[in-house]
Amino acid sequence: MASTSSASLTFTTASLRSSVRRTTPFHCTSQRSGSSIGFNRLGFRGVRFHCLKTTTAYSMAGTAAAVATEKKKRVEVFDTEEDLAASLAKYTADLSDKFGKERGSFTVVLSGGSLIKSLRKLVEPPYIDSIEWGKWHVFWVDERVVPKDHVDSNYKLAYDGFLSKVPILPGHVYAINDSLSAEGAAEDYETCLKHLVQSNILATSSATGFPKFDLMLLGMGPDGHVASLFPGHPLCKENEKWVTFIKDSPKPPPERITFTFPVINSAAYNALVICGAGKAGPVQAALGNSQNSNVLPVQMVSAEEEFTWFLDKEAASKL
Ligand SMILES: O=C1O[C@H](COP(=O)(O)O)[C@@H](O)[C@H](O)[C@H]1O
Repeated sequence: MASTSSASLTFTTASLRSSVRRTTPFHCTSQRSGSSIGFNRLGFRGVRFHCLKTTTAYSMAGTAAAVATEKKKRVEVFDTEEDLAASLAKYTADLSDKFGKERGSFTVVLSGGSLIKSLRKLVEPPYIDSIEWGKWHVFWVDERVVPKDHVDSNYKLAYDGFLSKVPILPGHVYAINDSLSAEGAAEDYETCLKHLVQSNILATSSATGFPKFDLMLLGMGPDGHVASLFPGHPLCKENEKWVTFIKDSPKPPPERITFTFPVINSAAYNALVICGAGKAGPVQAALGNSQNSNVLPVQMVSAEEEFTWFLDKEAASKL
């Protein structure tokens, strides 16, 4: 997968914590090839930290995160959000091509929030013309229980900033039923996903039995929440439902539906897109040296094939 990177670095999980802090040349060993690789750190622009995992990795005792087998973890840090957006567009287009060829469809899950702005380069050349938009099926990892034309709606945010500008088929855009209660909307969305599994549009993880989306494009809040899974909330431990609801979200609006961790972590590819100094703390907790024993939701994310962190240098400033 191409990127704007001028250096490609390979780390084990253990070496990542110390290595991202270094500014002088250093060495690490590729777990896959067994070969020793020397390199210089070239500054933040496009520097990539590849973190290969060959065994089941995150063992969050008592949480749903323990089910996933993550093969590869990468951390990419960009000088600017503009560079990040360019790399994210290429990454998404490459996966669209891969899954379009392999499966004939591409199941993409969106977040709300700042993520949508970072997708802006997908609606520009070359991607607007080269992506096979007809193969896209679009979902939401979480949604606020408000009308679809409400300013708080994640659907509206994505429609205005992205979906209205690309030729995705309207029948391939899976918004929540906004006439239902939070409970009803979560149940309805889960039923919709089950039908899509039956019709083979949506794959199933042979490892977990949960639906396996091709790509999830995730954001993170300054408190370390992902989707509508908030720090310390019991929903972080939900391990049976595919989609659940919350009525006491600490971030307004209070009523939302959200994918659960077993579904998030069963995705083939997860991309976590994080910008800004206000989010450096949770990034440090997840990737750096942090003494905090409370596990944040962002620390519970994994993926079946590859989990990539897209960070700007402000978000990475505490690493
Ligand atoms: O409420 C939400 O917040 C998170 C993070 O949003 P951001 O604006 O800080 O990037 C978002 O990922 C989620 O989808 C949304 O519902």
